Amino acid sequence: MATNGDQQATPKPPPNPSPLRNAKFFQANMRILVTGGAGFIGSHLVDKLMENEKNEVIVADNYFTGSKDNLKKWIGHPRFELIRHDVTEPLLIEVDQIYHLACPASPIFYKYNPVKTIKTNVIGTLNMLGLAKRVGARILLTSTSEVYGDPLIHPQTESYWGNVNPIGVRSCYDEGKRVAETLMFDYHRQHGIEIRIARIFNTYGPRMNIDDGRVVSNFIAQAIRDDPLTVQAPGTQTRSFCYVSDMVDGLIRLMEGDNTGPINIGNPGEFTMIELAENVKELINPKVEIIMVENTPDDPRQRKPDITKAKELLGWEPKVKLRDGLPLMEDDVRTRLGVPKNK
Ligand SMILES: NC(=O)c1ccc[n+]([C@@H]2O[C@H](COP(=O)([O-])OP(=O)(O)OC[C@H]3O[C@@H](n4cnc5c(N)ncnc54)[C@H](O)[C@@H]3O)[C@@H](O)[C@H]2O)c1
Ligand SMILES: O=c1ccn([C@@H]2O[C@H](COP(=O)(O)OP(=O)(O)O[C@H]3OC[C@@H](O)[C@H](O)[C@H]3O)[C@@H](O)[C@H]2O)c(=O)[nH]1
Repeated sequence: MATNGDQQATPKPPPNPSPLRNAKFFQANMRILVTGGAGFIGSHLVDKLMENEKNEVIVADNYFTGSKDNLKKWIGHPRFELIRHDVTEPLLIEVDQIYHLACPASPIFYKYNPVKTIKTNVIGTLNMLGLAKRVGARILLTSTSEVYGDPLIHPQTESYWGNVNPIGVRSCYDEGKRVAETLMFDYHRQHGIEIRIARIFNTYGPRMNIDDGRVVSNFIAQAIRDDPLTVQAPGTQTRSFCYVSDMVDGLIRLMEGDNTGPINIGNPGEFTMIELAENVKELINPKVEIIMVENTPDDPRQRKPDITKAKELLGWEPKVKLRDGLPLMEDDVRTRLGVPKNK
């Protein structure tokens, strides 16, 4: 089988880092940009980065799917800054690391304005690579398991090139992320930029938008509201769900380590959508109905990460099992919906 992920060029030395890095008037010695930091994964990443007093964190977000509410505990903190910024426009700041997450992730949202989604992935990633090049920052891209498309290899290893429809309704996202990965490697090979690529598999947890449309947030909100759980046909399609704290741990290890990736970060526990609905029903609302509804085009039929690389190269593997993570997310969704456990 052909491989694509392991080609490591001899990188040119990166440009000099920001001269401000060692300026004595700075308390912090690492200034980190998180694009998309007002979103679900981004805001948890910010929480973790802010725990380290050496870090100064800047979030750039256009609030398309994210919210200031996710960052409210940091607004006003001296080591934190929030900028309303669209990554399709250049950003001129001085940073040491860039976690580049900005991109709508829920299929409903990324299909809502597909041209904007692909611009975000292509022009947005170009702009962030341009910034990384100018200031000598290391940049991490949150790519996706969707680069494998409807995979013909199972579980998916990083060396698999994928089976993606280039002209389908999901292509703005799948192909957008594939181009973003290409840009990352081209900047690495051509300009010596220090890159990291994470291929994230389905992630869930507190702060997901309740009306986000993704399956875990849908099922939990439906169970709490006594609405039927909407399994999209045929229901035998599989996904592997990673709890957000595990994801954040994996992203930080990747950024801090020596490997460019791409590296799969996800939980290999694999469930059909019917099994997921049954778990939500049992754990959250045993009386709720499960119904079958129509699916959307190009829905991948199976997905499970091979995490051998993450284990070996990052010393990472997920700790939170689905049945432990679902109740943690339930508590958060109940609080936001204002529906206590024993209503
Ligand atoms: N959650 C998952 O299961 C999953 C899986 C694979 C990959 N990812 C990737 O992880 C990243 C974060 O996903 P998430 O689940 O937190 O999604 P999210 O929608 O909650 O967060 C995305 C954030 O990016 C912002 N954004 C979107 N377009 C922007 C633009 N043009 N300029 C500036 N900000 C913009 C949004 O406002 C939001 O705050 C995305 O890159 C996504 O592709 C997520
Ligand atoms: O109410 C629902 C919603 C979704 N589903 C099914 O659940 C599965 C997962 O769908 P989601 O919308 O949660 O997410 P997908 O796996 O399709 O895409 C996700 O993959 C990885 C990331 O890059 C993105 O966060 C997103 O694109 C699909 O098979 C879908 O058909 C349901 O059965 N019922």
